[in-house]
Amino acid sequence: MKENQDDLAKIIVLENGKPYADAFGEITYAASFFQWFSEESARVNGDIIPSANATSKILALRQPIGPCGIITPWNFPSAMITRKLGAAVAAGCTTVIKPASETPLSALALAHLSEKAGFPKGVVNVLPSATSAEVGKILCEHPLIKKVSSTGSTGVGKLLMAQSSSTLKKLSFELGGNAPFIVFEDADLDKAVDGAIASKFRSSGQTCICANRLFIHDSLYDEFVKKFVDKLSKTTLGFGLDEKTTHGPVIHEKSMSKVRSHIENAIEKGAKLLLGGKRREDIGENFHELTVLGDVTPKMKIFHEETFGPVAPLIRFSSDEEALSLANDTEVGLAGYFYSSDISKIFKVAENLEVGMIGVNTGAISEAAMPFGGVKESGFGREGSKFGIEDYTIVKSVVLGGLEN
Ligand SMILES: NC(=O)c1ccc[n+]([C@@H]2O[C@H](COP(=O)([O-])OP(=O)(O)OC[C@H]3O[C@@H](n4cnc5c(N)ncnc54)[C@H](O)[C@@H]3O)[C@@H](O)[C@H]2O)c1
Ligand SMILES: O=C[C@H](O)CS(=O)(=O)O
Repeated sequence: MKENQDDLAKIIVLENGKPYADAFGEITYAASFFQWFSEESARVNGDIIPSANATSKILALRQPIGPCGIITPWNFPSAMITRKLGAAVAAGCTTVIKPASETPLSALALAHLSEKAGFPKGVVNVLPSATSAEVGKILCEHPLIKKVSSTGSTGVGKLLMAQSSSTLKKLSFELGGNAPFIVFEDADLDKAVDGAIASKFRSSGQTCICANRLFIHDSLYDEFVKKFVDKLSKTTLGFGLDEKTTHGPVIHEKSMSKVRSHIENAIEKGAKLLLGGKRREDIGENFHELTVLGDVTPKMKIFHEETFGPVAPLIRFSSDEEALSLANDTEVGLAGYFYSSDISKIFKVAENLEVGMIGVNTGAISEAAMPFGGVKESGFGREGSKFGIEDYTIVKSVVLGGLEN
């Protein structure tokens, strides 16, 4: 992957639209999962457990679960595959990969490179153009497939779970988010502004862990808005291979419609447009200005639904308790972020925020070493980290009896 990073990045730009620098960074991130799990594979061990019976020994063998179905989204066409594929192969599993129909080429490039790198034929199988529903049903229902790992929307996750009940498939789901980003009264304001931009507008807001609701303490609100809007006005929307571009388009018309619906609904219900707000057909298909909405409230759709686009809704709060209650007021719980300099508050908020991953005083949390996953309707299982490989194994107990005491 490193030898072909420029080509792999250009494939991502052309099929996903993200700026080249982001695509190049995705390949580094994607390759890091092969590095991480190649190291982890040496530590997939079992246990020898003392038995209560003096003439027995208990062996706990950890074995590969078997052929795995991998279903991935379009927003990280390479990294969402390698985060699963790296763990599956390191555990000794073969794979059948169903990439998003919007971004099949990155999957095919990875399969090609895996064979060049020496993976035996048949270990990495890609179904680039099969229809999602048809393939999903087969992967969920086929007895030879022992596990399905899917990254995508919560709606599709629920469907896959239902379809898997007939074979009691082992499942891992990385699903939708609605991340709170809380700037407490004692936050470092400049760091919070930078973190909010990094988290909210990464891939033009099209990541599952993007800040989706930004809660700003009343005492900092006006200054936050000024700094936030000033910095965002220096960004450039455009074609991913243009060096000046900092942000690309949203993926398709359906995504654009959701962005437009969230903006229009919020303004209709009293939100203030503080930056952007327009579709930019002059630049090309599916380009939307980075947009900031002020005075957003729970009466608006954008508070409860994942926008998955370049819109930052700002919500005022006056007490820590209010912020935590509003942040947890959602069925999903993938990622959350908050800025505070009070260590006691950091522990209290981290323990009470209903999410699977938290950025404290940072808007960037993703790396191979971090256990990645959510709670509530954001799914279950963990990817990356020392936990990621366990999901591709089973534990078999062997009791050795009749031993001499
Ligand atoms: N938790 C995470 O790590 C993570 C990462 C990226 C995206 N997402 C979520 O995914 C959503 C956006 O991505 P998306 O539009 O690709 O999601 P999506 O759920 O529409 O599609 C995800 C994958 O599922 C496939 N799919 C769709 N219907 C299917 C079916 N009936 N059977 C089998 N497969 C099916 C798609 O082709 C794609 O490959 C957002 O909700 C985002 O939060 C989550
Ligand atoms: O969009 C979801 C991805 O999992 C985000 S990240 O690339 O892992 O940060």
